[in-house]
Amino acid sequence: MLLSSSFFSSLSRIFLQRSLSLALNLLAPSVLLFSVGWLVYTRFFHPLSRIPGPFWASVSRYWLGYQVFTGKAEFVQRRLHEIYGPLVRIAPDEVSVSDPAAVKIIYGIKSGFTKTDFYPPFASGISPHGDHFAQQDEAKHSARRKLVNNIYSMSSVLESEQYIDTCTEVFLSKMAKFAEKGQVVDLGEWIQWYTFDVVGELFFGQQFGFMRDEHDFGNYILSLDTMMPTTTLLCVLPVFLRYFQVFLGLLFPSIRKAVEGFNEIRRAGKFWVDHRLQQMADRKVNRSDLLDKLFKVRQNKSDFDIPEIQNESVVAIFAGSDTTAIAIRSILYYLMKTPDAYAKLMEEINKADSDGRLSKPHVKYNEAIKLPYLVACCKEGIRMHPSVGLSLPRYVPPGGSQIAGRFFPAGSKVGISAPVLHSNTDIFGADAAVYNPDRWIRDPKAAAEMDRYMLHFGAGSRTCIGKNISLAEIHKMIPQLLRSFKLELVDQQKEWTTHNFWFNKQTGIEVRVTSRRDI
Ligand code: HEM
Repeated sequence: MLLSSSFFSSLSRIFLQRSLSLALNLLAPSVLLFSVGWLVYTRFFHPLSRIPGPFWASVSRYWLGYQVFTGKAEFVQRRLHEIYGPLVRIAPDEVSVSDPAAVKIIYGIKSGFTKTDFYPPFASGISPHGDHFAQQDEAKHSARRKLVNNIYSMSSVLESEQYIDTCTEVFLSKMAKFAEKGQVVDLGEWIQWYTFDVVGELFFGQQFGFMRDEHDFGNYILSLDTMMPTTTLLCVLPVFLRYFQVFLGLLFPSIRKAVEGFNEIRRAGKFWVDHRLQQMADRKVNRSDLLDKLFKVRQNKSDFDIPEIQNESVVAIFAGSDTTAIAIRSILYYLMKTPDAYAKLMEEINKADSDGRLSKPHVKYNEAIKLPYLVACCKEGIRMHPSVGLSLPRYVPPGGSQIAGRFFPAGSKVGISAPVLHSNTDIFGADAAVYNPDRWIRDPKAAAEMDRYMLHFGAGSRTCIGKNISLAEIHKMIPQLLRSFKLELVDQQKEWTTHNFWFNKQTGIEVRVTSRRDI
């Protein structure tokens, strides 16, 4: 008995060894053959093979994945365009474009270019109709966006202007406390708490309590910070990896955490809609906010129901806070770094204030946008550091397209990155790399021309739906804050740190705040 069991175990060991060695003998040459074939195809026969770019990018998407992984992709992308010109192959099937004329070709309203397979990992998956951001079908997108477009118009946003003021009041009272104590403030963090509370006020009828309680309410920020790097990586890596997400999750805790982070944001959106349903049942809704307006759309449209409202809420939490916070941080950071511009802006604000052109206690949006230097400083801050830091990729439509002197066959992926376009010297002048708000003031015609190439909110039919919310927030908050406080970087020489995972977040903006009454 003993003999036969050891005999069978050695037999099975030999069989296993032989099978493995046979598999390896077959696999190794197949992999080698495939790799050589792939290399020859991508380098010499692929329709994009003649577009210049780094060698590894031309043969593998993992090159782009690595750039995204570093969180510094925009620096590399800018440098590559300096080396190779307006077209750079950043993956075997994808090209980064920096030719200004391509903005209209790729993102024009009726261009026919569609969002690529980059976007689906961001889909909320709540509504069968998809969501505005990740929807790849232009016709479906257009039909759904028409239902809610009005809600996001500037006039609709300004109906809630007073609720932005409520948040600013809390923000300023907290800054006053820091000023009094002479305490150093992590301005970047406070700005994000502010923008989150504004989303709470505008959408859900109340601040979340980030500023009041001075903490990351519901871990929303932690959830976003956890989900963004891994999700963005998944967006740029080969699509087949998405099918192994569960398996990869077992191997890499960061993937599991990213999924948890995403689920947390989805739960938050659903929670606030359920909360509103309860308030409605209890007849406790006493003001018109964006959520209320979404419920009104539901009354008239049978295919716009709770999942669609939840969808809008999730996107607001996902897209409404980080983006606006990044913009406000940029505007303030560059002002603090450039004392001349800061002083000039203060002159404008002080003059408008003493002339009674700025309401008290709250600056109105329509007053703020009449201050040309303020508007210039906002644009210039956003130009220097757009909130979305990667290309906005699109498929070339049937029939192909001519871009920057080259023909691209249908299905090729092309995209323009705001950080690259915003540093184009043909558009913004020889000093494009330098912060200079005056470029927006010197010549209105030139300014209008530059405006056409600002890609911070995207462009065409897929332009940011929430841009009016952010514009109102930004233009009201900056003069209000600077009218009350003087801001100084604790270390004037120190640069901020940026983390580009689609949202290009900044950290390390430590500031000393002084009440202007005390100056
Ligand atoms: C400064 C603030 C903001 C910036 C810089 C920004 C940036 C962008 C960009 C670049 C796009 C285009 C993406 C693409 O083409 O791939 C976009 C789309 C979008 N944004 Fe924003 N965003 C901001 C604020 C907001 C807010 C406050 C919301 C929601 C409340 C929002 C919701 C959306 C949605 C839903 C889309 C998809 C639009 C569509 O395809 O129809 N964003 N945003």
